[in-house]
Amino acid sequence: MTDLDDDGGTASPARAAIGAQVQARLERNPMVSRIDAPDLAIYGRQDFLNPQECADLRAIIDAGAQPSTLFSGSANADYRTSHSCNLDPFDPLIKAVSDRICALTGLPADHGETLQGQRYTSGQEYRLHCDYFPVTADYWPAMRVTGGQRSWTTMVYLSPVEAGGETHFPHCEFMVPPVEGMILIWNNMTADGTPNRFSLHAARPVEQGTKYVVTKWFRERPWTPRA
Ligand SMILES: O=C(O)CCC(=O)C(=O)O
Ligand SMILES: [Fe+2]
Repeated sequence: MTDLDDDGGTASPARAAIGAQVQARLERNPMVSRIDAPDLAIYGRQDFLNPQECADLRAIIDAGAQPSTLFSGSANADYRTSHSCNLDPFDPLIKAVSDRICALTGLPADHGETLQGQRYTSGQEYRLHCDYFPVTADYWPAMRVTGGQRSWTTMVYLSPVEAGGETHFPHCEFMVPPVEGMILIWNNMTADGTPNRFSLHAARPVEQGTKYVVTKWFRERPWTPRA
């Protein structure tokens, strides 16, 4: 079977290997903690970015933010009410952050999508979703040939939030409150490389304050956005 025979919705030795390699690397790192969730590989590391880096990234996001979009189009306009922007990979700070994420996870830079910045003001949210692609979606064939499934998600909180704005994993029964500078890393696949329904998550509405994050999603193969 070649990579492209895999439809993205089943077990996959290639995706299983990506999961195991990253997991082993994170577990060797004394700065990284695993969140206690039996059905999801999810890790956190405090102080991944320093306060100055967080402030600089917030300013870049403020300068570029546009209403967020969804892969599924604009039909669910209420679904993701934040503002977001793709961050310039040639900007020295953006490149440094991306490189640091790759060094932490061991994931190859060319599997990483463009770092995306996101800002949520009071009342804004990103409702329940999975970061992996549903193979029944009309956009899946295009995703399949441009890097395939999303394996790991990495996300850094760039601000504290006075109330609300937690990242909620309802099937795992926990939520993560934003802590400035902290990175959250999870595998969207199970140990055998099948999309993991326990990775379902939401950004809960911000109640007070402004939440900023940067997110980088990694594909199972090199990401070739224009292929
Ligand atoms: O902002 C968050 O807490 C989650 C964001 C998210 O799920 C995403 O960007 O895919
Ligand atoms: Fe997400």
